[in-house]
Amino acid sequence: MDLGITGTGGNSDAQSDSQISHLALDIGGTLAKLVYFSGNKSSVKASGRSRSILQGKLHFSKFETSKIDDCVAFIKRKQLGSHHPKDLGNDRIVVKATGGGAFKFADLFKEKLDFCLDKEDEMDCLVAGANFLLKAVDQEAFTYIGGQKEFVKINQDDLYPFLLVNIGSGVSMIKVDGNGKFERVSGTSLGGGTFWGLGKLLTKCNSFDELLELSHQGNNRVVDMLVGDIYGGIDYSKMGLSSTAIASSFGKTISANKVLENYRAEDLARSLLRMISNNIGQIAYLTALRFGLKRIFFGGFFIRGHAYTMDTISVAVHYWSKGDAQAMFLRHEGFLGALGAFVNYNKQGPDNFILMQQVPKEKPKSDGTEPEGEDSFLRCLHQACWA
Ligand SMILES: Nc1ncnc2c1ncn2[C@@H]1O[C@H](COP(=O)(O)OP(=O)(O)O)[C@@H](O)[C@H]1O
Ligand SMILES: CC(C)(COP(=O)(O)O)[C@@H](O)C(=O)NCCC(=O)O
Repeated sequence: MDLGITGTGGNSDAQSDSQISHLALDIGGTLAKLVYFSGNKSSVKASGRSRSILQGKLHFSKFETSKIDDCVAFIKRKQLGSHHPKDLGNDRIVVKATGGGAFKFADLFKEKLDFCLDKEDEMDCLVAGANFLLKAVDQEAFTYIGGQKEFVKINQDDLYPFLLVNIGSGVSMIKVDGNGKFERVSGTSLGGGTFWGLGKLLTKCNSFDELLELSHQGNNRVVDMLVGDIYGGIDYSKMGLSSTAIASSFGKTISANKVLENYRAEDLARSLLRMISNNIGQIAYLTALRFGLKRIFFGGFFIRGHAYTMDTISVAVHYWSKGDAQAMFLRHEGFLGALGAFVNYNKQGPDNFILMQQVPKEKPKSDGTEPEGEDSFLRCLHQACWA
């Protein structure tokens, strides 16, 4: 992600650049996400007063949590966090980290990198990350309906409340009422881990992206039992159920005289993706209904900017809400927690980070999906600390 940058404005006079890098981590059940800043710190004089300015790039990278050693090697190679303050008690580099892995791997980071992980609550970070993106990054949220991506203009005065649905390994649903004001109101264990895990078992594919690619080419009707299969090809019109509606996900696999090997991996992947996405869309809508929320933002790496996933979720929300609620997606979907941990450095006083004045430039890929999240970046500017 490459977002343009605007200047500091006014008659300013920059002095003494020094290299700086900062890092925050979100280590989840499946993926470890890194957000790191690299750039220069300089002192600027404007109108007789001086201030510190950070200018550079905010990078986004991810690693499989099961390969955490790769993540550690990456941090070491890039010398990330080397400019962080040290813990006074043990002289270790303090790095903000969230997700279960901040607990699970605390000792590993201590031993291999001499890091002291400063643990931030996962939900707190998801909310901080989403709030930050919705406020600071233009063209962050979008709807995806009928193959059409449309960016949503966020009205800062009318942003809350909303439902944040984070689809990671599992799914968390959070009612957000403002900055730091939220409640985790629901969740489901049928999430991204379920799709990836069952998909791997059923199709024997080797990567998540391969599973998505398979689903792209599949036909779920071979696997799912449709209303028409039950009603002899006609709609169940009295209940408003069309013959093509899925009556039972994977329901056809019980009646056919077939074993797993007789099914195409593509069809199984498609059916699985629809089952998981539909289910999350429906639970999200029901949760939104419970709290009278109209806007639902979806994040988490399960979405992966994948057209069919977003379309299925959007249709589910639209269908169940009868058009009353709207599904929206975030471009930095998988990095909400890591970004939230990163912006939480801001709580710590003058040497802090605020990202601002960003102008998007990047175009989505021709098939409408987002480019790889790996090593994408935002250009950013931070102005702080009047001296
Ligand atoms: N490269 C990938 N490897 C594994 N899972 C991926 C990948 N890309 C997307 N996913 C999906 O994203 C999910 C993890 O999302 P994420 O938001 O990182 O959650 P967590 O914090 O639990 O790791 C996986 O369960 C899978 O559905
Ligand atoms: C436990 C978790 C918050 C961990 O977050 P994750 O690593 O999946 O992003 C999440 O998996 C979850 O909300 N699971 C659903 C638990 C439930 O509400 O039943």
